[in-house]
Amino acid sequence: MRPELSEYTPIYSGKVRELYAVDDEHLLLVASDRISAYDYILDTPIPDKGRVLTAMSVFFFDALGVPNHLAGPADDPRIPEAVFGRALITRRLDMVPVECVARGYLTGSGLKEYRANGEVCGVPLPAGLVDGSRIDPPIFTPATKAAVGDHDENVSFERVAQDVGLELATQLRELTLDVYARGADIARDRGIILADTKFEFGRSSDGDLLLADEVLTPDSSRYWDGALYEPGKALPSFDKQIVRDWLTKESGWSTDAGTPPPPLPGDVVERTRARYIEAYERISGLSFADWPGGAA
Ligand SMILES: C[C@H](c1ccccc1)n1cc(-c2ncnc(N)c2C#N)cn1
Repeated sequence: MRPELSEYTPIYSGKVRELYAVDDEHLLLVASDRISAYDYILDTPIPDKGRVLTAMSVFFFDALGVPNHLAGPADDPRIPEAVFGRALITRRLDMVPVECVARGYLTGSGLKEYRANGEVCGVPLPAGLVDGSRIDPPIFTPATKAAVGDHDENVSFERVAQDVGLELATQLRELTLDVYARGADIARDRGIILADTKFEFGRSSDGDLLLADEVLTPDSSRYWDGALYEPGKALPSFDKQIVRDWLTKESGWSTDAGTPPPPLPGDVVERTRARYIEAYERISGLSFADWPGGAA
């Protein structure tokens, strides 16, 4: 008999995820089916998105072989039925207040900074780069955690060193770039580009620095279809482009409408669900049908 979710204490509710306290040492990390686009949480959920992203985190935690916060399997008996398949039991850590971002390609906020001053987070880049240019070797571009609803602020390595100390800042940079490289290699071998990603780390009670949060999911990363990749061409998001295109090209809504996006039609929902499953199955080589919590 699984516990009820109401037996656990809610401690964080984000745009698409929640965090609960299970006991003094353990948390329940829950991924919802909610999807965000253009800084809005859309009214229409994507069925199984939470389960697919949970499956991706578990695949990468296992494949990367990096010490992490997982404290039980996907079917851990402490996971309530209501969130079974889209929740994980983790160790409660002392989180490091740094968004540890690695970029192997120039786009998004990194591109904006580069265009303004030729560098990203204090890291100078070669002249002449465009949207989607490869950054080789990949760079560590940390950010400070923003308040709910705000965007994270890109900061320099030196600022991280001031905040958490040079030794830990150096460890974070090395771990971030190492784990990004491993994830990018796995994805590349399956024809998918991992353009950038965000990690979070925390310290365990015995002082170990562990990889935490979600890992290399489409919500914490930019994934592109390798078959479509061309530097300088606006790069479609592997998982969100279907939603973005319908919203901006077919629904009549626009990003400067000042109003929330409309509900998604069924075919956009189903095609987006299929894209998440495709990303998981291609990258992991596993069948999503085997992941816990599916329709009986
Ligand atoms: C923002 C993020 C979050 C993730 C998932 C859902 C809602 C929020 N978060 C994670 C922790 C956290 N704290 C202590 N130990 C941990 N192992 C973790 C993790 N992961 C605190 N915040």
